[in-house]
Formats: sequence, C-alpha cells, structure tokens
Amino acid sequence: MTNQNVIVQEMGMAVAAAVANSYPFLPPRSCGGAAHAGGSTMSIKKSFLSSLELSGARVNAWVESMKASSPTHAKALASSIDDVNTVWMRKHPSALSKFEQIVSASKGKQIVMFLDYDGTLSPIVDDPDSAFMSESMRAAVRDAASYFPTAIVSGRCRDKVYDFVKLTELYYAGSHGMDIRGPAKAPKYKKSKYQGSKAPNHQPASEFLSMIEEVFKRLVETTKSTPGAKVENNKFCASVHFRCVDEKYWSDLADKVKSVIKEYPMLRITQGRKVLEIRPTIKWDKGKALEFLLESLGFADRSDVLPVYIGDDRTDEDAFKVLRDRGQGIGILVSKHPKETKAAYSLKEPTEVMDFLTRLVDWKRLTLNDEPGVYKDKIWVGPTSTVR
Ligand SMILES: O=P(O)(O)OC[C@H]1O[C@H](O[C@H]2O[C@H](CO)[C@@H](O)[C@H](O)[C@H]2O)[C@H](O)[C@@H](O)[C@@H]1O
Repeated sequence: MTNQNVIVQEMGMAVAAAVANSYPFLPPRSCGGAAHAGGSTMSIKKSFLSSLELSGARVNAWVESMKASSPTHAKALASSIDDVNTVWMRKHPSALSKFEQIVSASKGKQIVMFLDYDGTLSPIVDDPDSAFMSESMRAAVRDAASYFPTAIVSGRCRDKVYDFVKLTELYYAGSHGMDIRGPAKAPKYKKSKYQGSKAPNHQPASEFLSMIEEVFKRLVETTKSTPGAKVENNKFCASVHFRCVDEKYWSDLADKVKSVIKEYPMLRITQGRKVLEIRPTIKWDKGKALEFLLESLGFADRSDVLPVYIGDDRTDEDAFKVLRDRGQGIGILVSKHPKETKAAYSLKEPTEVMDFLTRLVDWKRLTLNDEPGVYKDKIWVGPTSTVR
C-alpha cells in the first residue's frame, strides 16, 4: 500500500468522524425499529475473539482506523490533503463537471437508475430514525423515475426506506438487496421504448428471518450497557450504530457484537459508516441486487442499457464492482473526501446528487423535445422554463 493510499483511507474515515451532531433520540418506528442502550460499560473479554479470528481482526482494524481519524490526526495530514484531493478528483471526476461525457455514453441506451439511501438521498444524521430526505430531493427522484426505471438499494429494511422515500413508482431493494420488490404503481416511462415491467419479489435470505430477529434481541441486550449504542433491526440484517458512542467504548462495543455473532456461523459482520452490519453469509449483496433487477427488467444481456449507480458507502462498492466487471454502466461515489472506490465518478453530497438527477431529467426532456432547452456559451444551462 502506498503512502497516498494510507492518506486516502484515513481521510475517508476522518469524514465520518467529523460528522457530529446532537442526538435527538426518537422512538423506533417500523421493522422492529432500533433499540437504544445506556448504562455502564462491561469489561473486555479477550475470549470473544476465539472463533472469530478473521472477522474479529477486521472489526478491530476498523475500530483502529476510526480512532486514527481523530481531528488532531487529520490536521497533521492537512499539508498532503490538497495533493491527494487533486489526484483523486482526476481519477474520480465530478459527475456534474463530466455531465456531457455521461450523457453521451447514454446515447441510444436506456438509463436505469440505482440509488442508495443514507448519505446519498438523505444527509447522514445521528439518529437513524430521523434520516429524512428533503421534499426537493423527493421531487428530483420522482422526476427521474418518470424517465428511467429507478431503484432504491439500501441496507435498511425495505418498509423503513419506503417510509422515508414514499414513492410508489420505484423498485425497492432493502436489507442490502436481500428484499426486493417492484413498484406498487406501474411507472409510465415517458416516450421511451422501454415500458417497464414489474420485477418479481425476491427474498434470497428468507430462511434467516427468525435468526436475525433472535440476534437483534441478543444484540440489544448485550449492548445496552454501552452509552449511545443503538441496534437497528433491518429484517434480513441488523445494524449496530457507533455514531453516538464515545470512542473509548468502540473496542468494547465491537467485542460485544463479536461475542454474539460468534455463536452464529451463518452470519457475518461488515462495516458501514460508524456502523457494524450483521448479515447472512449468503452470496448476495447490492451488486447481486443490481444484476437481479437488470435481469428482471429485461436488460440482462443487452448492450442498449446504461445502469447508473449512486452510493456513498462500502456496501455500494459491490455494485460499483459489478458495473466495472460488466464494463457497462456508471458508478458514482458520494463523498466529500478521497476514498478507495471502484466508482468512476464522484459527487460531494446529497445536494449534488439532487443536482445531477435534475440535470439528467432536464437533458432527457430536451432530447425528447418535451421542453426546449437553453445553451449559453455552448454550455447547457437547463430547460427554458427554469432559466431566468
Ligand atoms: O445502504 P444505506 O441506505 O446507506 O444504509 C446503510 C446504513 O444506513 C443507516 O446508517 C447510516 O445512516 C444513519 C442516518 O444518517 C447514521 O446515523 C449512521 O451512522 C449511518 O451508518 C442505517 O441506519 C443503517 O441501518 C444502514 O445499515
């Protein structure tokens, strides 16, 4: 690993560490919701590591990398940041600045849109039950879905992510793609050859339902003594949130999680943004969900499709990798800072995702002659109606 890679990784973690808001706890809503814990810490039990050496080592590495991203450490790296940013942006340019390149790649192709939820459509907040998306973002997604088949692909339970997004015309893949359902209301794609189809419902981890329920309850019990820890039931997977836990308890909390999961060899632990995710060991992830949806939509072996996947998290990398391996489609990472990624392009934050979706819809309207557009100095500035 090069020095630059080290910096890139650390700065990526620094971003996550830098997000620190107050913690307005709301009671859980659907899907069994999230359970909260408070109280005194427990002693670290070294024996927790015994049967979990591999995943345990990964979890410890994660805790260490989070600690390395403290503001002081990040400041020490500041002189290198500009260089790293420049190099990284060259490799993963902004999807907004390369918009023309992206739309020219879509010529003669049907765009299919895949959108992660947390950190992509909604800003990251302390309380997972309060991660609402804005009305303007909802309008942008609704508009996009009227031209392109659009799916939300989230680690959250499907019902919960639907409660946030509230658009019936979308495909939803919850629990990291382990719970897929087609649109409740058939979308009408405007002036497109593609008329849409209803994806079959798919739950490849259905036999894990009761196991996850049991593990969720055990995690709630085991972590309740860690102040700020929160466990979320995502139906076919569960999340243990570290965001509101003092750094000094992170190792202890990770050990508690491992102590539970070591008794379930059919489950594994993966890492997200200040969260450990517990999920079945089955070979299914957001990348598989993307492939499944493309197939359901009739695009499996077709060259006239352009999947566009936008996401901010490690779990989205599985989908970026699928696009790379297929040599088809466009991966866009949402991140303010350099991170290792298989995505080709980047956007800084959810508001830029909204701008990108809006611009894509404007461009589509123009190409379909739905609305006249305006170029200024050869640069597309939007449809006539939005230009003042
Ligand atoms: O695939 P995603 O839709 O990105 O889901 C991944 C996890 O997202 C949520 O947690 C993240 O967002 C929270 C709200 O902003 C934040 O508090 C947390 O620190 C983030 O990790 C969700 O709550 C998790 O269950 C998902 O696994």
